[in-house]
Amino acid sequence: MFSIGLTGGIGSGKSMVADWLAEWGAAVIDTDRIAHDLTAPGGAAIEAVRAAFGAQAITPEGALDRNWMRERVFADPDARRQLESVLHPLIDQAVRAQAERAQGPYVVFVVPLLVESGRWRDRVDRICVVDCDPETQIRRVQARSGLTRDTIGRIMSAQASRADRLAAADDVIVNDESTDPGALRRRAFQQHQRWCARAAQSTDGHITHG
Ligand SMILES: CC(C)(COP(=O)(O)OP(=O)(O)OC[C@H]1O[C@@H](n2cnc3c(N)ncnc32)[C@H](O)[C@@H]1O)[C@@H](O)C(=O)NCCC(=O)NCCS
Ligand SMILES: Nc1ncnc2c1ncn2[C@@H]1O[C@H](COP(=O)(O)OP(=O)(O)OP(=O)(O)O)[C@@H](O)[C@H]1O
Repeated sequence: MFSIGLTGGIGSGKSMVADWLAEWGAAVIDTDRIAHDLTAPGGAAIEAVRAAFGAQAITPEGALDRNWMRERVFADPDARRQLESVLHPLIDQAVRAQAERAQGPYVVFVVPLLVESGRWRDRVDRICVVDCDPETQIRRVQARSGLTRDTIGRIMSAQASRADRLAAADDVIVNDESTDPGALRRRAFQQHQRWCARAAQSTDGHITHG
């Protein structure tokens, strides 16, 4: 199945774009959503997180304590790598299971750390970056979550730079300071139409890359 890897920094607008692509019929597999399900009460990663980080990492309801973990992992790269080594294999397993069931003109994998991981280039036909300037990312995340500028800055430091992401992109959807939601939706729809056309061509055996 023709496949897109959709990425972008924190607050860039990936989820907005992915929700529209799903509305227009694409199969969407969202690694952030999978990570949340794995770490919800009773989630498949809870016991492994408890074993790695201790009881303080788990809330009384049995979920990952996201505030505690966010403060810990974005202040300490070793702790972040430890959390990733627990979660990423489980995320990968869930992604593969969902991909087997995916239906639609094409499949979109929403992966915040796509460029950082290096493992996606060979797994998708196109890499699409939702591109946003860092100041606007910070403003949007603050408005959405109330996280401090410092915390958002630390999360962004753990991610690829804007330039590295753009260098890896086959397609770019601009969602910068001057982009309103209507403009973003129109750009996403144009991309959707191009991908539908490419998906149809690749099914006919013509192209998959380029
Ligand atoms: C640290 C955690 C508990 C903080 O939870 P929180 O609810 O604040 O954030 P959420 O999970 O909704 O992620 C929001 C955004 O943070 C960024 N982010 C998350 N994890 C990471 C990471 N390991 N490195 C860099 N950025 C990250 C991404 O842009 C992501 O879209 C959580 O992000 C987590 O479990 N991270 C590890 C899993 C992971 O790597 N997820 C991202 C890719 S699948
Ligand atoms: N062009 C825009 N105009 C106004 N608000 C926007 C725009 N794009 C995104 N937003 C808002 O910014 C926030 C971040 O967008 P979204 O959640 O889609 O980003 P994301 O890349 O999925 O973020 P994360 O990596 O944190 O999951 C949301 O509250 C969203 O409604």
